Amino acid sequence: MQAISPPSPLKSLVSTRRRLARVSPNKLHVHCIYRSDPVHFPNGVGSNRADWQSSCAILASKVVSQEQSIDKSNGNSGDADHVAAVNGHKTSIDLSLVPLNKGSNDGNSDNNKPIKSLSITDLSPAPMHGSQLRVAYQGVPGAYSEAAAGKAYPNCEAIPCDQFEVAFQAVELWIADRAVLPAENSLGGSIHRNYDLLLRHRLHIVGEVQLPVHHCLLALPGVRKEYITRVISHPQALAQCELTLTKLGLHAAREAVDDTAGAAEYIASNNLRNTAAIASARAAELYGLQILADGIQDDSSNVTRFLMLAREPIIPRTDRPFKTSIVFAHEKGTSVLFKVLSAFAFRNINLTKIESRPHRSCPIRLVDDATVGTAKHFEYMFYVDFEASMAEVRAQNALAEVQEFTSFLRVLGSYPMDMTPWCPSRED
Ligand SMILES: O=C(O)C(=O)C[C@]1(C(=O)O)C=C[C@@H](O)C=C1
Repeated sequence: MQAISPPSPLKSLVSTRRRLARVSPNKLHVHCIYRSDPVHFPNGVGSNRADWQSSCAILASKVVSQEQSIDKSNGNSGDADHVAAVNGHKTSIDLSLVPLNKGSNDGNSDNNKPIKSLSITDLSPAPMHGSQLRVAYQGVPGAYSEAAAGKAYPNCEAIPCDQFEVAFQAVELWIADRAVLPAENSLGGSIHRNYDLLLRHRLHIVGEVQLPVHHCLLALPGVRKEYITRVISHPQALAQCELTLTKLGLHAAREAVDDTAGAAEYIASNNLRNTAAIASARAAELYGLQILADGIQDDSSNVTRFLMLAREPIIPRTDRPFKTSIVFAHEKGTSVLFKVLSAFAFRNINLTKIESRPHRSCPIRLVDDATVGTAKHFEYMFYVDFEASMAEVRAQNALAEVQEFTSFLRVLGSYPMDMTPWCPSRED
């Protein structure tokens, strides 16, 4: 699939981060904050571009002074591959929510473990600028991620970002208070990029939100299905509608763009009469497109799970269902996976997700055998979500045991599970 890029909002700050101190802050390219979604942003009116740009200039100038203190407190460049040795293990220094008591992996000693007293950094603070919570998401207004931001944080100011990484950076640089980013979809699977970015950045998962995703096929007013020669959308949306597109009899090339609503905006701003977008009904309304087909996802219960990310972790609790997300690696690769997972099985802790990604800093392990040659094993990072709170002793002990078997372990977050009533996407 060929990738095209529609006009985009908050631009990549990768190189900007270092340059911010030198470059005029109002050179940041940003879009307006739209708050016109009546469901998730009931306060209604969106700011205009000039207002937003000037407030962003102020924010960016604050970033300049906060930059140095962030760097000092991190003691590094913010690269999460930089790990410190703790207890003989390469473990991220500041991400464990509770101390792990080593040597307690007998499966019977899940009690009376010391628990770190709470400190101010355990709290997820309210925004300090006295305004609404600013929530970064990837895409443009009308994207599902914008709706997820509104579901996670009603009345928030949703800040559109052109790339996932920009949303991470917006939070790290205090341009936003939170980020809401997709992790997985019930049909399309994992959004791998965000798994990789979770490791590379130092944000904490503070919540999850599951959003039913109802896709529509959109085109310019008056365009008929027969005229469509290409369909553009986010790769996940194309995957989620693959069978239905074929059933609709569209003889159209499929092309990937950065987000669903961006695809709709691209068609409208370029007056493309041969192109359709897969996007939300709200995107149709925002960009003046007509809905050619409604509910085109291959399964009506199409749900995307989004992660809520913050600079600080939340205090894990036991009075409601919690989930904990971890990532680990081992020099002996997959051979220890069974042992690691048994730490959860022995304690009746359910796993809700397991994902493996290439181990970027050590992708291949060579095993020489004088008689038969050299085996080349791929190395992985394993991401696991389990149903327990880090405030539970059984979870602490499970992680103590996991740490015995792994060379790297990081707790990405311990956070309330989304327990909202099941509300699948509308039926056609
Ligand atoms: O493009 C959008 O509208 C998005 O919010 C992104 C995204 C994704 O990354 O999975 C979110 C939900 C849907 O699953 C399709 C696309």
